[in-house]
Amino acid sequence: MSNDVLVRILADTRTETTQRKAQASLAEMEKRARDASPVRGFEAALSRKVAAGKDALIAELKRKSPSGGDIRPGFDPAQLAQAYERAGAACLSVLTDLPYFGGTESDLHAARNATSLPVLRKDFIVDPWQLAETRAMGADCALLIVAALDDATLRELFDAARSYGLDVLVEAHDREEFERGAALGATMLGVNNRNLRTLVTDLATTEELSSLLPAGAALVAESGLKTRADLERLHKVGARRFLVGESLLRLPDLEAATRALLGV
Ligand SMILES: O=P(O)(O)OC[C@@H](O)[C@@H](O)c1c[nH]c2ccccc12
Repeated sequence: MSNDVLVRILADTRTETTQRKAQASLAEMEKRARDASPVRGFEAALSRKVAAGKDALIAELKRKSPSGGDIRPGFDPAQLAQAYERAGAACLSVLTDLPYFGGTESDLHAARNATSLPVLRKDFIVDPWQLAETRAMGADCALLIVAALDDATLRELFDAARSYGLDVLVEAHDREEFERGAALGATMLGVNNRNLRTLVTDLATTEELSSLLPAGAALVAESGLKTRADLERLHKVGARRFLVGESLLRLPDLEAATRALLGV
């Protein structure tokens, strides 16, 4: 087996998606997507925070990760989502990948139903069927990881996501990926400070790529953010939108930790 974590996750995701596709046709999934609870406006919620002069936090719910192992004892997605909302998070991100992150669709439902926040489904999307599924499960935004996709597939998935009414966070880790995301016309470009191949994080990644942001697009700094000082460091390169999970989830008082991170 390959040591490359992303390659392994993608291979497993393909196998698993093939199995799920056998249970519901695309037409059936699209019907469920049409019947789902209306989208809450993920990108707009972030922009409202920024327009009000605040940091826009996408607060993440994940049970475990390949880099961090089990993250929080007694993980209760509804309770944690409410703590994030009370502390002023703009949006939520919920892992739904089971083998590597311990997530499920029911975690997403629990978090979304317990709050009024828009939700990103954090998973590994390789097939347009998964985007109908993403909307059908009630999510407001999908993640597309540039490193996982060739240009034609990236385009196909981006267009499919938007056709279902989803906002899209397009994630890059290096210059080439960021430029491919920008060329797509993505309006939310994420910089993952964690290299998904080695799992090492470095905030300098956001600093380096920030200068490539096209006019009119929003930058989202992702992963490895731990302190108020980390966010302030990235303010200097214009980042005001932040995706944070592990460092908050490891602290017993999640609400206080989130307020401290946001400086409120
Ligand atoms: O827990 P952290 O280090 O705060 O990171 C959150 C989020 O950025 C991270 O979970 C993530 C970013 N992109 C991903 C892609 C797949 C899985 C996970 C991720």
